[in-house]
Amino acid sequence: MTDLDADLIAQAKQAARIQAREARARAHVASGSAAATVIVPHLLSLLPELRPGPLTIAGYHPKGDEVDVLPALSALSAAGHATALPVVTGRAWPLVFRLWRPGHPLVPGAFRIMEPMGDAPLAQPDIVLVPLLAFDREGYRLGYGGGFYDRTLEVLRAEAPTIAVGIGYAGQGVDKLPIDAYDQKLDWIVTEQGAWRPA
Ligand SMILES: Nc1nc2c(c(=O)[nH]1)N(C=O)[C@@H](CNc1ccc(C(=O)N[C@@H](CCC(=O)O)C(=O)O)cc1)CN2
Ligand SMILES: Nc1ncnc2c1ncn2[C@@H]1O[C@H](COP(=O)(O)OP(=O)(O)OP(=O)(O)O)[C@@H](O)[C@H]1O
Repeated sequence: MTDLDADLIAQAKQAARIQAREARARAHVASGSAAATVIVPHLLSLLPELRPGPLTIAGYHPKGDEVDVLPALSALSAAGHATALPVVTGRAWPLVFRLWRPGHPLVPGAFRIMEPMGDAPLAQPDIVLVPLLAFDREGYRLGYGGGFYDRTLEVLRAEAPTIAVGIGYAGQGVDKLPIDAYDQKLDWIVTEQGAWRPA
């Protein structure tokens, strides 16, 4: 890939982000808090299909128009799984995950997103619930542009099989996103309409 190709992809991603933010905001307003409860059974029924036994599942602490996965983390925790949240350690560094159960204390981290306290044990998630601005038919995702989840999934997948589950509103789906060589694919996508495996 030439520098020019890379520049064109970066521009296309920026344009797609503007559209995607609007689509997500519309979906968020239309859904209210309903999506947060509706995705719980979708996720719970998906897990045994992914991997049997107790798992370590990383979620995220929702911000803005993202689908709230905290009810899902509560249900997963009650079902005997370990749950974790991401921690930003640096601008160009992969995320790390620390064990956290809903109700336990949090502290504000980078981008003012709430994170587990620094003394919470590190976790190696089997499954990562990934926030996104948009997803496409092939399972590619568009994030805020920090590259955090691409770097993180690359590291996790090099160490152990790691399943990435994109979480969003059905309205965040698009036909095809601009993609770079380092973009990590989602294995599953869960929306208020159900769990779905990209082509
Ligand atoms: N809820 C949640 N947690 C997350 C992410 C996420 O997308 N959502 N991340 C995903 O990587 C990581 C943190 N990275 C992030 C990168 C940018 C922004 C963000 O909101 N950017 C704003 C501007 C930042 C600001 O000034 O507040 C933006 O682009 O509008 C958030 C998180 C880990 N935790
Ligand atoms: N595995 C990687 N190694 C090195 N740099 C990477 C890697 N993945 C992404 N990057 C860098 O991160 C930057 C942003 O990537 P991209 O636009 O795909 O972010 P995103 O997936 O939308 O964001 P996020 O994952 O934070 O939600 C790119 O400039 C890219 O160079």
